[in-house]
Amino acid sequence: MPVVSGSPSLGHPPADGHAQGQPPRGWDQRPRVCILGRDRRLVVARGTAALAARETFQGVRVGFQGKPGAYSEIACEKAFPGCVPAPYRVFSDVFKALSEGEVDQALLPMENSTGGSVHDVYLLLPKYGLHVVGEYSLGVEHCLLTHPSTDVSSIKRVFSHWQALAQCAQYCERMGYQMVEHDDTAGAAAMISANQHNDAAAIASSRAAEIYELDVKAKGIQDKEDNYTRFVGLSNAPSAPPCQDPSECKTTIAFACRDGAGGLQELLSRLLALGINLEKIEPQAMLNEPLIDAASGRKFNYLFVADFKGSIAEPKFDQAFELFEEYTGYYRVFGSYRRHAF
Ligand SMILES: O=C(O)C(=O)C[C@]1(C(=O)O)C=C[C@@H](O)C=C1
Repeated sequence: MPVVSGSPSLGHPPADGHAQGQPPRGWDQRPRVCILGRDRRLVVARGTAALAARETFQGVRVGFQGKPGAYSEIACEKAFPGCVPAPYRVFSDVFKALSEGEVDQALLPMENSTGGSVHDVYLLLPKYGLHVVGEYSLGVEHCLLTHPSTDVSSIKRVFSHWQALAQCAQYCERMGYQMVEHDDTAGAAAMISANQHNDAAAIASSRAAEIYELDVKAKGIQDKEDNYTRFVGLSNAPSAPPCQDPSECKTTIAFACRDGAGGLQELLSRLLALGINLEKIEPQAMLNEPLIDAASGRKFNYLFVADFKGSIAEPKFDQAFELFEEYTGYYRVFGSYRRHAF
């Protein structure tokens, strides 16, 4: 029995082909994965086999966003030792590559302890029928990189991924540098290397400095010494929900509450009463269907992507899914998985 979402009533009539039981347009339209009740064992067995076959990750192709030397590539190598990291220019290319089987897994940044959420990834996650199979936190130390011919006193502009710029914003302000956004940190380093801009630097990893033969003019320039990026591993197949040490696990669920006052608060407090703690919740506007109730004046409709402590292998999650049936018009479980830190 699939995890159906109950009535799709999101507070508006099911017009324009918005059929019962289907998620809103633009999101993953495939049926929800069977991970509940009678079918749970089936998926656990399949997931376990898939994991066992991948003990070393030798030759496993892992998609990431950025050029070689990006932090995402460094995280790939730590998370999946022996893997073959596969670079893609933008996040949506990574999602597409994984869903079309061009790569076996993907690793994507969800948030940074200094710079906050990576919203683009949160927006893409519900649109694809992929599964979260692990969490990996990487300590990130940013460097100021220039062409070897550049004198540090002539730097006026710094290029980097917006997340890296956000993590070094106070440093850049102190130094009087203009911040310029680039696709990724290593891409900024490659651009500085190719163009020999003598008034510019890149904020990137020391590995990027080696690859693109740049000078490291300063190290550890991020505003907080302890600076971590949390990545998630994505796969086409669900992995077995971990049963040992569920307190070390996390479960990610996207959902849209049924219309009605207090629905979100009630759902969360009833989950808490079951002993299921919310760790993070990320709202996103349903861009296709923002207007839901002209009469009440409610104009915004949200999808929430939430991380809960624990694993769906725990019996209390059976009751939790009854609550999701009751309170939401749509929900999808992305997976229960372990946390790893480097
Ligand atoms: O540009 C890179 O190097 C990336 O891997 C992307 C990214 C991010 O999107 O958060 C990853 C880690 C760092 O926090 C900075 C940038």
